[in-house]
Amino acid sequence: MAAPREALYFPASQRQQLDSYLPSPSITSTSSVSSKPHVTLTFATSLDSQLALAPGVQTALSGPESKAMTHYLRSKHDAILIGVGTAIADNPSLNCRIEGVGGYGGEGLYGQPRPIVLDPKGRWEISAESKVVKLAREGKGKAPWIITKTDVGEQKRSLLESVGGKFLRYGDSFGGVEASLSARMEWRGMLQLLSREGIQGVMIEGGGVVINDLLSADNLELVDSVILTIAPTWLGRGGVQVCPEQRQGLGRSLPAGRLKDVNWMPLGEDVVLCGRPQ
Ligand SMILES: NC(=O)C1=CN([C@@H]2O[C@H](COP(=O)(O)OP(=O)(O)OC[C@H]3O[C@@H](n4cnc5c(N)ncnc54)[C@H](OP(=O)(O)O)[C@@H]3O)[C@@H](O)[C@H]2O)C=CC1
Ligand SMILES: Nc1nc(O)c(N)c(N[C@@H]2O[C@H](COP(=O)(O)O)[C@@H](O)[C@H]2O)n1
Repeated sequence: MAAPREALYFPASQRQQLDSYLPSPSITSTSSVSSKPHVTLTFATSLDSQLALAPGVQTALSGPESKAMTHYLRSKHDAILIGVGTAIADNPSLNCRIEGVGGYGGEGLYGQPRPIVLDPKGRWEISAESKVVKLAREGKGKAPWIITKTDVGEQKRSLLESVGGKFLRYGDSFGGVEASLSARMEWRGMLQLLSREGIQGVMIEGGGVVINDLLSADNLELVDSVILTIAPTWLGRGGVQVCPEQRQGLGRSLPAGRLKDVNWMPLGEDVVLCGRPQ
């Protein structure tokens, strides 16, 4: 099957620099269920550490080379996870468009990740016009899973199920009664839920609330790798900023976190930073 013209290409020499930060192929082929998947946190920021010009505004930061890199990462994970703020703002495709994956020159849905949206209150009005739904119908991406705490209603459920997606109910078993009353979901519980659903590697793309939460003192240990694209642009004040809370220790403020095993990789006009949280 020939790859369509819009397929992206990412060279083998650059792939090698990323592979040690990705879920190991031996993990993805084993049938054992571990307590959590490999978590890769990956996003693009401006020089002033912002994801977008304003909340709810989609902002292209990655150049063509780093965009192809992101699609290579997508091909190496079982799933891509985003918050509902991003689903509403971007109407994203969340598929993989690298040459050779299913729908882009490859067979079936080979290499396509599962899109997962974190939507505790059922705010995302997913419809037949949503890009993820259209791509699933066209055989160019997997249908989404939506993690929720609410009853979503029959209309959304049947639409999602008609393309092979589903709702995953985050329930009392992940945090008890108190957790079930608030919209917040604990990351450890969510990752356990994904692991039980067979997800062994997940890339978490954003947006701001999700990233800052994962970079917080409580959650950083759950992140295995960070792969960050930095674009040579200042977006200016007022955007969606990546800036986690400082840690507190012995009555003073401490840095929020730091990466080890760092690799900097220029890609076109951008630079890609890979590392593991210390
Ligand atoms: N440059 C880049 O790489 C990227 C940029 N973006 C941009 O980011 C922006 C969106 O970011 P933002 O507005 O911060 O929204 P998010 O995508 O981070 O979604 C936030 C919402 O997700 C739900 N959520 C997040 N964490 C949890 C949790 N632990 N438990 C329960 N619910 C949770 C909440 O929904 P609720 O409020 O319903 O409780 C929360 O308000 C957009 O402009 C988008 O374009 C997004 C991804 C990547
Ligand atoms: N890597 C990267 N660079 C940017 O400049 C971005 N704006 C994003 N955004 C993320 O990618 C999703 C859009 O993906 P599709 O092309 O629609 O598949 C968007 O929802 C963000 O998660 N990422």
